[in-house]
Amino acid sequence: ASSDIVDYVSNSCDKHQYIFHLTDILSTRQKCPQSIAKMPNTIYLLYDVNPPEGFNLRRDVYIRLAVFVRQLASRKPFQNVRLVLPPWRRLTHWKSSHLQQHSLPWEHFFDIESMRRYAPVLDFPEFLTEIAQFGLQEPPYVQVQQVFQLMNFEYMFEQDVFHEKFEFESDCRKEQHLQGYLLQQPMLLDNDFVCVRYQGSVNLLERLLRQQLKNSVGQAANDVKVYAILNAEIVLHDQWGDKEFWRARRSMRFAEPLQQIAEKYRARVLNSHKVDELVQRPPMWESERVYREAVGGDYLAVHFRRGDFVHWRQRSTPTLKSAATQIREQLHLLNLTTVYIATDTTAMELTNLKAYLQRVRVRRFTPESLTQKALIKDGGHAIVDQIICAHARHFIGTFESTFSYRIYEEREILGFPKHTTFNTLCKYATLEDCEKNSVWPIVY
Ligand SMILES: C[C@@H]1O[C@H](OP(=O)(O)OP(=O)(O)OC[C@H]2O[C@@H](n3cnc4c(=O)[nH]c(N)nc43)[C@H](O)[C@@H]2O)[C@@H](O)[C@H](O)[C@@H]1O
Repeated sequence: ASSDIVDYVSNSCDKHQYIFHLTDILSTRQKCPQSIAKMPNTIYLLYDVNPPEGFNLRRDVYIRLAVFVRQLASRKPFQNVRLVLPPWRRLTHWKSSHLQQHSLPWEHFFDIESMRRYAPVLDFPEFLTEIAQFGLQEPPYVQVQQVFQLMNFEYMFEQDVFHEKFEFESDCRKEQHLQGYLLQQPMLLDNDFVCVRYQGSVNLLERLLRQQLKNSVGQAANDVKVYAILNAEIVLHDQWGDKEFWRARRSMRFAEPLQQIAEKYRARVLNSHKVDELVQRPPMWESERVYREAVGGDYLAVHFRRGDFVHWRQRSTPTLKSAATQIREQLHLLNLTTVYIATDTTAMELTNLKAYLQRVRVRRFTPESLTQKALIKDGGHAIVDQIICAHARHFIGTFESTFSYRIYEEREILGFPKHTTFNTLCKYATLEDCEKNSVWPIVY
């Protein structure tokens, strides 16, 4: 089992060092290390999201929980609550089957220290290290005292009114819900599994947790508690797009190595340099202020979502020719000659798209070596695409793609004028008035 744990960290730290460290911790588990002595009543809140959901919706679910946990931590008895980031499974859209894309920690993609300055979060390997210090009953296994399997209500409205509520479901069999990833983690032992029908904002979770704590009065008050919430996407934002949302969102900076790869690419291929882009990028997100003067690099960026959208979203997904016409028109308006295309399309489609864009410089990021590809993986590649799009003079996204939404948000943080950001590819190049993505400007 300890080799399972090591799997989690094999990408981020030296295996042998880690085994040594873990053995050390386990052998001294009767003592109470300084680091946890001040942590009575620690509650670890694990969570997971519906398996088919993509990367960028998962980022949004994180924000719902981060805002909640930050506020919860200011109220008794939750001062020592920790939100544990679920290890990344191989997502449906991560198609490079030769890459190891299981059990990736969040630090692979995000700057955890930056996120932690907003809310008390722990990456999964950090959680395993920290909880081991409490003295596990069955090391290296971790007892999850209660698993809450969230489910939607069958009917959302009662007499046309939407009420916030939760109810325990009696017809609940754990075997039906095992496709989730979190519970497949070999070191997590789950005790009690309950299904909860849930509708409402994330704040309703506080009632659920308080009820749970009341029911566990038999345990010592300062016992460490581990709870897991499955299908956490069912909880809604308390307030989408308010100041707290944006604080959590701004704290979610990408991992530095991915930022550097994107920066080098912009300089080398797009001749775009930090100093000329005039984007807002203080070392810490806390120093960001209202700003709309970003200029960006001398290129148009387009997120052209294909993949499953070609079949399931025919109504809004343009053909290659239509997309090319819109790109041409926009380049003409901006007096630019370079377009950066982020896309999940096939090589064949890309060649066809380029054929419609003769005399336009079409650029697209590909990892410079197999080593870099293996290092950043499909998720990192997508993030590099997002960073490059975020720094362009002008951006056009895909209708109803969360991948594009996250680029909009990034550009809002960097300080671009709104009209350069909230643009959407239309199905038909001739249709001025097509359905557009909503505009959600940043607030401070
Ligand atoms: C309708 C829903 O849309 C959701 O997609 P949508 O919101 O675009 O956005 P995501 O949920 O992120 O899923 C799309 C995934 O496809 C890859 N991908 C898409 N566009 C690009 C790109 O420009 N560059 C790179 N490198 N990768 C890309 C990437 O792995 C990304 O996370 C889907 O996750 C759901 O399964 C469902 O289909």
